[in-house]
Amino acid sequence: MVSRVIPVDDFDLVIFGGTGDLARRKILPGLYRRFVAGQMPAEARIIGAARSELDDEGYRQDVRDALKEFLAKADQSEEQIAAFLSRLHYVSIDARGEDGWKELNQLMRDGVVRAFYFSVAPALFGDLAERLHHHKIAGRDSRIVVEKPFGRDLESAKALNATLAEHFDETQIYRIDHYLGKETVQNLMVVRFANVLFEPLWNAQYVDHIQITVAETVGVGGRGSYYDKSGAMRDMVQNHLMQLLCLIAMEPPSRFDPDAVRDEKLKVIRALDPVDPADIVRGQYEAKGKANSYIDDVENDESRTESFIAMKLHVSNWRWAGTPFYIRTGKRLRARQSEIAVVFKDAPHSIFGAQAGRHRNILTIRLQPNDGMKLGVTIKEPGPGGMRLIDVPLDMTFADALGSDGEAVPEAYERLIMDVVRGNQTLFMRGDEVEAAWAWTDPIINGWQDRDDRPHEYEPGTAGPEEAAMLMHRENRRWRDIKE
Ligand SMILES: NC(=O)C1=CN([C@@H]2O[C@H](COP(=O)(O)OP(=O)(O)OC[C@H]3O[C@@H](n4cnc5c(N)ncnc54)[C@H](OP(=O)(O)O)[C@@H]3O)[C@@H](O)[C@H]2O)C=CC1
Ligand SMILES: O=C1O[C@H](COP(=O)(O)O)[C@@H](O)[C@H](O)[C@H]1O
Repeated sequence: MVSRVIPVDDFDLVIFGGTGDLARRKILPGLYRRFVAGQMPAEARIIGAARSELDDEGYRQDVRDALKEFLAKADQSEEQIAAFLSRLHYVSIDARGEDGWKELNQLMRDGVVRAFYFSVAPALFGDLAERLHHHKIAGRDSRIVVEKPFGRDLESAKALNATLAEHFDETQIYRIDHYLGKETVQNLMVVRFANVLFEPLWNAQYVDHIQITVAETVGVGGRGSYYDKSGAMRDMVQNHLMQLLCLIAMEPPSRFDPDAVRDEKLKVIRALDPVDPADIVRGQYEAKGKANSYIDDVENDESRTESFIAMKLHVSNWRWAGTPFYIRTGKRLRARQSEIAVVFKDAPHSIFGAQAGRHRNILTIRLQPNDGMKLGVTIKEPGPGGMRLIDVPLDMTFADALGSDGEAVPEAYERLIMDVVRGNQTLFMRGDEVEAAWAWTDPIINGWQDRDDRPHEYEPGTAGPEEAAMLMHRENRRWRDIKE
């Protein structure tokens, strides 16, 4: 099935930090794929900006290298790459200096969408906003795209919101959470609100508990110094897992429109209870007797930062009262596996007697890999052996179901950047949402810092520390397997 590509309006996109890791690995390959898909208008331009002294040709060469390195071989076409590179320009600018802004201003066209991607360290966001305004490059109809982390606590997030608000209206600010751009994350809303089947059961009366797992096999890579100051709570829970939780738990918005959706997500965050320390397990990977323990990766023997966290949460509202949400995420785990499992309650009465055993429906929504859904259904075991029950899966991957024959589904960054050009903020976080998430996160982090808690060790290639399994076992529940 070939999906329809609707070209966006003509645009000039400036990528501050256009030579950095994120631009080279995600943003530029994503833009190239949209170009090849025919979504970029014929005149649209991309302008890289950073301190390095490069001219257009030098930048194009750098981006060519990045495309070769980060695009799948099947996506690489010399002809298309050359055509894409011809859209690229470069201006040397120091976010904290005054040089280069005039050149940038001269490059920008009137009458097209102007978008500015802040793919630089967060400490520079304010400088960029200030200078774009001062040099009259960004006006009331421009858009800025702000990368994570958006602050490291409530105070810094509020300060950042206030700085951006000095020069930009909320409708111009696109705070990226790339999980919202993932196809299956968007599908979550469609599955819930476009099918009559699930929503009547989507509450504490029928749902025993919900599990959200984002397991990674990678370690902290070259980002050790950033990660050691953040940990899994700030790096993943405050943003990505919180967004998944919101989409699973929220009430139906009246429309699929930015504020209607974000209002409902905000209500979920505000309904989260403070978390009991006994319901939190933090872990740090420790490769016994081998190199590449967490402390080697971050070069900090004293580190108490978590590379794994599991928690039990409660959303205190009528829909979810009494239904626990278990979330976990970690690095260097057994497999890359992100999924949400809605575990339904047992049937209220079994007509098949105790020997039929315990059976539950579980709806699993897989984010990655093999995006799809699985519904566990209980049936009779075939054969003459009496009424014996077994659980079987109704399993589908979205690719198979859609007959997409390997047709590339746009990656998160591709989709989100095109939404910026279209001016659609539905899949971006609003300022109050981010602040509410930090307001919930801060006391949890302060709590373990005040108690001087140490994370539990776990062996790379496992499902995390044993204590995380206990979090479930003590309540007669178990995590779903993280499978290789
Ligand atoms: N890399 C990743 O996987 C992810 C990154 N992010 C976020 O994206 C942002 C960028 O990260 P990343 O690409 O990894 O960082 P890098 O350190 O790889 O790149 C930083 C970029 O900013 C430029 N830069 C640095 N200082 C200045 C300055 N004073 N004025 C203008 N440009 C400057 C650098 O070029 P030059 O030195 O030439 O000026 C470079 O292009 C950060 O906010 C990060 O948190 C978010 C999620 C994932
Ligand atoms: O934002 C981040 O996300 C990645 C995981 O993203 P995914 O799309 O590969 O699931 C994580 O590795 C990184 O630490 C974090 O900053």
